[in-house]
Amino acid sequence: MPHLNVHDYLRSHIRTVPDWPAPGVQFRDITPLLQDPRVFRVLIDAFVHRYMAPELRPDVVAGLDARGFIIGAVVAYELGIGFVPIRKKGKLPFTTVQETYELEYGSATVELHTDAVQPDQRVLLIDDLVATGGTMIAGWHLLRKLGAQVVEGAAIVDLPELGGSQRLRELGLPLHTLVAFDGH
Ligand SMILES: O=P(O)(O)OC[C@H]1O[C@H](OP(=O)(O)OP(=O)(O)O)[C@H](O)[C@@H]1O
Ligand SMILES: Nc1ncnc2[nH]cnc12
Repeated sequence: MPHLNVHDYLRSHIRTVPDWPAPGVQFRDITPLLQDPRVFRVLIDAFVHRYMAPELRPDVVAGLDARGFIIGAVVAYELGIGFVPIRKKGKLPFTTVQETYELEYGSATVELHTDAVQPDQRVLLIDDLVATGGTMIAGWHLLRKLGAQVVEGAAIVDLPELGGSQRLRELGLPLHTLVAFDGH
């Protein structure tokens, strides 16, 4: 990782695709981070180091569909704890709790198995990116419906101009991100 701190190193491996999937959107593509094994390791180690600390150490990691699965499962494995998926509606086979939230246009529903976490378990909630915060907040509500204690939300990327990180702070969910991008 020559001459760069972790933030700049990771940032330099996130690709910006203009006008995708819609005009005016700057899509922050994390696939180059995953593709290079050295960068992937730096990324995972950044999260693992933080959540090995006793005051933040979770009992379980919950990952948000779909890119949160990629990061969350590896972090859980490295921490030696379990992983549970929060999925988009209609994918989980057992009984679920559900949460519907607003998107820029329309709404979305996410689900979690009712036995995915136990009351008072300490859960780390992971996704790749926070934009409006709607997805992360929906995941937080699902975990709280089951009585879990969410230690923190974590994501690789924060898009502060879309207001999500501020919304989370105002609601009282601590958020840890590694890279911030101005502009959508
Ligand atoms: O903060 P928000 O405004 O809720 O946006 C962030 C969410 O949007 C993206 O997922 P997307 O819905 O595109 O799904 P995908 O992971 O299946 O591609 C991203 O991976 C986050 O989950
Ligand atoms: N600009 C963006 N880039 C990547 N994923 C996103 N999810 C919501 N907004 C996004």
